[in-house]
Amino acid sequence: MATNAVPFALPLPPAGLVVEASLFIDFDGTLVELVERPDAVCIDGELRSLLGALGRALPRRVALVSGRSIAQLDEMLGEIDPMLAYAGSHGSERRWHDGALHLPVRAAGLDGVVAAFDRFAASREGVLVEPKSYSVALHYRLAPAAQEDAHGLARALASEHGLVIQHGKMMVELKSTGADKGAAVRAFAARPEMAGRPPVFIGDDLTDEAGFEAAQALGGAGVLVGPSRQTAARFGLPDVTATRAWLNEAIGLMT
Ligand SMILES: O=P(O)(O)OC[C@H]1O[C@H](O[C@H]2O[C@H](CO)[C@@H](O)[C@H](O)[C@H]2O)[C@H](O)[C@@H](O)[C@@H]1O
Repeated sequence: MATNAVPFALPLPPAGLVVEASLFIDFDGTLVELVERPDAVCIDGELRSLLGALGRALPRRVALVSGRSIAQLDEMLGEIDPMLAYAGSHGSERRWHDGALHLPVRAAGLDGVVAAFDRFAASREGVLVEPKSYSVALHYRLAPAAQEDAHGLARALASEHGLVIQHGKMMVELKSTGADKGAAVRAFAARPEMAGRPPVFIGDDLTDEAGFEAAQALGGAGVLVGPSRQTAARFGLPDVTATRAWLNEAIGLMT
């Protein structure tokens, strides 16, 4: 799949793109604004209503695909009716609409990484460690000067423990497997309810590029949220507010 090598303004996606689609939506930076700490994200009633309305308009054709764990998404979002499919930990773990789970093996080395990241964070004010089901993230949004050392530590630990590096916005993460969001798109898109529906993947971060590529390889489209950058996505939306408005407009076409 061709990548837009030079940053430029991507065209806005038509709202009709979603009508016949299966829909894959990233979480942080796409549905909710980025904030200084991972635990400070604001989940509002409007978001829950939007997700419920999407689930009704596109029955069994909506999945949240996040770098967060499914457990974190459950804790933050609570019950969404109708239930959506979730892929967590960058596509490593998946839960279909009926609750059926796909869980990978958790790498034993992650515990050593949590300890090493904790030691690093203790010596750098503002650096935060976020342990997750199948990965551990090291955040430096509040301590940007720590970026280089954080990346160096992550590279050393990845090599020591046989883990995979996942870069993100103001953070670096080590994960158990090489699974990515593209794998989640392919697995969900093979389900009868989604099969034959062009996948539309909406996301903002580097981890979403694999989702854009998988969606487009299956005849769908990627939608990048935020400033233009080198990306595989064909369409762009400027921010979270515009993304929610676009999704609401799409729901209006279907109800
Ligand atoms: O795939 P996503 O759902 O977008 O998750 C990607 C990562 O999002 C979170 O980190 C990002 O958001 C934080 C809260 O706004 C922000 O403080 C941080 O700088 C961002 O990188 C989340 O904490 C990670 O676990 C996800 O992997």
